[in-house]
Amino acid sequence: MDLGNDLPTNFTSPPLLPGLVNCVFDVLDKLATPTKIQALSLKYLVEPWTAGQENTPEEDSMAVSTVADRQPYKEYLLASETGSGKSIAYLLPMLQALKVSEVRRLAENAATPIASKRGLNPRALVLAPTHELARQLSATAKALVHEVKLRVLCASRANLPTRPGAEERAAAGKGGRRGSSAGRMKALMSFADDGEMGEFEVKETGPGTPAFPVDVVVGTPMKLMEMVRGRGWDRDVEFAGGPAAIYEMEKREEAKGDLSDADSKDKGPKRRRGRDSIPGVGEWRSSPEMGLSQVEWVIVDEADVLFDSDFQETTRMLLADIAKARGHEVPFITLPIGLLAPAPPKAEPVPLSSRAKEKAKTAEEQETAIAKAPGKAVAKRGPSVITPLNYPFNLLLTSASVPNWLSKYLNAYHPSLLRLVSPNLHHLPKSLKTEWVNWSGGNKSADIERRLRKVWAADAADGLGPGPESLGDMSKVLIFCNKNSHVEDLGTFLEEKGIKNIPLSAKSDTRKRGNSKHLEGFIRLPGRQATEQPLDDWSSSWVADEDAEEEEMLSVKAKAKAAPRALVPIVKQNIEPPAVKNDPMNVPHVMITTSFLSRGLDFSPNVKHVFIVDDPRSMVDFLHRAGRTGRAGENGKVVIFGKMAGRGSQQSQRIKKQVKALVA
Ligand SMILES: Nc1ncnc2c1ncn2[C@@H]1O[C@H](COP(=O)(O)OP(=O)(O)OP(=O)(O)O)[C@@H](O)[C@H]1O
Repeated sequence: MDLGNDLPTNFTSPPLLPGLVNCVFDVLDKLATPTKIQALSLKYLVEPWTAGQENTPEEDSMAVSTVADRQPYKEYLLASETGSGKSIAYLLPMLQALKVSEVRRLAENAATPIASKRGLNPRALVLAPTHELARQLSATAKALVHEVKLRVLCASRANLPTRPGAEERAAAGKGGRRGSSAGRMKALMSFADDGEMGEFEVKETGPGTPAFPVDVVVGTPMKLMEMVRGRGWDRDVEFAGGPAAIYEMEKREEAKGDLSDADSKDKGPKRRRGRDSIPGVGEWRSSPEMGLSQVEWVIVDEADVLFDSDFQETTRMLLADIAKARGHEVPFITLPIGLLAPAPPKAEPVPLSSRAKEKAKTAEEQETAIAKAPGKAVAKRGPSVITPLNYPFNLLLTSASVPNWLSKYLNAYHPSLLRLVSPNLHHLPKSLKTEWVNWSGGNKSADIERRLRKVWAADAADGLGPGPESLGDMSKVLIFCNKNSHVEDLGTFLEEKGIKNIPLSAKSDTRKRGNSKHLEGFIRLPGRQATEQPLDDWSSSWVADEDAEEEEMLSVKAKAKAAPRALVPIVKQNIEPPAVKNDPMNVPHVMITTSFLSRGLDFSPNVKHVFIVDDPRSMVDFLHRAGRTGRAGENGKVVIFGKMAGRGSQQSQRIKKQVKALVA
């Protein structure tokens, strides 16, 4: 069946609620039209709203059924190239369905407002692999709900201590749960007191304190699991094997060395260091902070990452927990070997030619390989008969890459899943150009510096730059390396040459979990004036939109600090004169990083160049790195450094051919 016929060419109401359409135009542009993946979503995913539905919910309430007797929930895959607008493509149907169902349920139970009943029991979860992406997605969702008044929360590791303080441990007692003995803990959100965007914060409150209502929670699977089961839940898993298991785990992590992006993603179970790994101390657990019984929608963004060998256990455990909380238990199963993602590459990048060999391996060989692989102590065979997983909620997976193993997994466990795929999937966006820099084999950093200066020379020729007559901003450049050590070395080299830069590896001290300031100036913020807006303002727009009832629930301290409505949006004055701001020698115009920033993040249109200076580990890795520019139809260029001639050039030649095949 061709799903691509007669697709909508505009965002209109209906099928979308008028408030959603208005916000789409605010976020994008009044003239914006749906991208291909958004058109598919509008046609097949959006539960149409009909005029009057919002105003006369009583009529609709007649048709409402309970969770138990609803039609089976839907399962979808949205797959399209990088920068093609997947976030809005999945947020719109989800937000619309939440609003419509809220209106219907309100009518059903008009006496009790749904918000006060719900507490911290969201109706939708959005999962993302990094806290940076979670923040950006929640900011986009917040920008879409100003008029329909849904509540979106970003839950990141941010404001919570990573280890309990002495008092908490004493209160908890050995192996105890803090909640029971240290008084009742209720979860409240503090939106303004940390200047960040809706961070989750646990506060001690008296009995009867109203819980804050929330519709959508966005976060990493690990953070959400901590909120659901209580922080420290994964230590049961770690300690099940005793000290020997901890020792083995430490060794495995060390073996990954600095090539690994191990700390970049909030996956779990996590290795605990120092005192935290001492049995006894490590038994500390906090109380659960979030219920799952109301969850109607789960979005798995970057699905091939969240189902890969690092994340899949936590992701699937969370899905199983939601099912259980909703009264339809779906067992957490061991996956058969053929449906597991291959283990990530180890010490050195795997030459691309070996991928073919890898593919040719029989299932038997793969099993042996996995059994021997570090990090996989036991290779278990899954059930021989596969029973589809019918989760009692709508499940929407999305990605710009759908590898074979994921496709097989979905065929086996989600046979009724509707796949909405853009024709350009697994290709570079059409607006993205490629360029090859022939690395001489000498000082690569010097080659990179030369190419950077060429970028700005071209800008200057176009009238862009720091001068008073400037027609616009200088380009920003995102550089991808494979190793954290290379990130640091290149950063130092460029700094010495007078080029300001931000070296950001997964383990950088500057990568704060509590905010996204380390990305300031490089990522795009939702809204028309977004690129000019400082990051701090992400939260303020949301504070402004809370109902009076919700404001009541902010602590006195938070309220005192909250911006009065009249002042929002807060636009901070940029104290740097334009000449300085625009000068790559004064303000960083270069960010150097590894693949951990290659997933999902929507970089500013000022990032017109991505430099890939080390051989990409795979073509999937390449697609995601390159796709940080040339987004939403903007022009972009990916510059690939490789040894193109002479000895040792075979690898780069091979990559060049493979990249050519990705050009649409
Ligand atoms: N219909 C549209 N018209 C113009 N711009 C759009 C449209 N839809 C989305 N955009 C913009 O395109 C950019 C990329 O969107 P988004 O981040 O959702 O892409 P994506 O497909 O999820 O990319 P990735 O695979 O890298 O995660 C955003 O800045 C977004 O505001």
